[in-house]
Amino acid sequence: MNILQIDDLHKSFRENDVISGLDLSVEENTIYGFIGSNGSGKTTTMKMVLGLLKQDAGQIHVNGEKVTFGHTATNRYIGFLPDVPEFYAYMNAEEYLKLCAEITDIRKSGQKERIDHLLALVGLQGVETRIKTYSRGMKQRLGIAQALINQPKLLICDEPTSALDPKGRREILNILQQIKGETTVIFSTHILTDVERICDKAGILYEGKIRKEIDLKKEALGEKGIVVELMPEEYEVLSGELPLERLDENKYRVTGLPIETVYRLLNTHKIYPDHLVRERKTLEDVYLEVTS
Ligand SMILES: Nc1ncnc2c1ncn2[C@@H]1O[C@H](COP(=O)(O)OP(=O)(O)OP(=O)(O)O)[C@@H](O)[C@H]1O
Repeated sequence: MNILQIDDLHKSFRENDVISGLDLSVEENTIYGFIGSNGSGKTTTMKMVLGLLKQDAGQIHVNGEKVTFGHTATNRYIGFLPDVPEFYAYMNAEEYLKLCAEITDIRKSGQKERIDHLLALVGLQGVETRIKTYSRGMKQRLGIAQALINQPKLLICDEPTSALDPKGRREILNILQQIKGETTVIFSTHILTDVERICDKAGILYEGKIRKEIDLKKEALGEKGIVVELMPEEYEVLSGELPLERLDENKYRVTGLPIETVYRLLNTHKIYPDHLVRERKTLEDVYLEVTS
């Protein structure tokens, strides 16, 4: 079942058509990477999913229920992590989560267990210091714990790793991977290596629509070319016969030809390179193809 279903969504700000016919479905217990450049409309889309912004046209369903602007009933299924989460900085993590549990009406009897579980999940168990002393990464981890307090079916994260250093990013990605069994995760980002690392699917938002969706678990992203290492004299022989793009001193990329053709030509000239590999496309290559 699709936990999130968006059909033919439209949103303009005056003459700026930000979202124009967006279709998107996210299956339960998956991690979906919502990719788009600055200003492509990721936050705008998420605000509409949260019922905080009114769409001009189109439908959004969360867990099968229609999202209606201003009526945030469907938000009981959603946990939200903004890019820069805000807290009561004078509290510590446990106190803050206790407050969140009370506000969200979690039964008193289950509160301690839930909070202990979340603190352990995000690596803040036993951290007594106040939130105001936290690093950005710690705040982001606490933000995840807060967003998960009422066991949402869908966790929406808006650029959760953008402001973090590599260690902080890895910690967040590990947590998102761990919770996949309990909740579906959709996260917006333009850090494509993060998407490659943990997402099941990725959708590229460009000019108001998902222009390409990639099933990262099933599809190889295709071949970018063949990389071959050649000595200068070998290059001289082949340069008239192969489209050779120089990558570094002795490495060249051949694009648009099957590997058999390249082998045959090398064989004809009795050139046997030490290095000859098929080069796979990265998500960045696909993204650049779609958006340029
Ligand atoms: N309330 C608003 N009024 C007018 N224009 C807006 C409003 N909110 C967003 N926009 C415009 O809509 C476009 C999309 O913005 P949005 O914040 O959704 O992009 P984004 O993909 O989240 O970008 P980023 O990666 O920079 O966060 C931008 O051109 C922005 O200026």
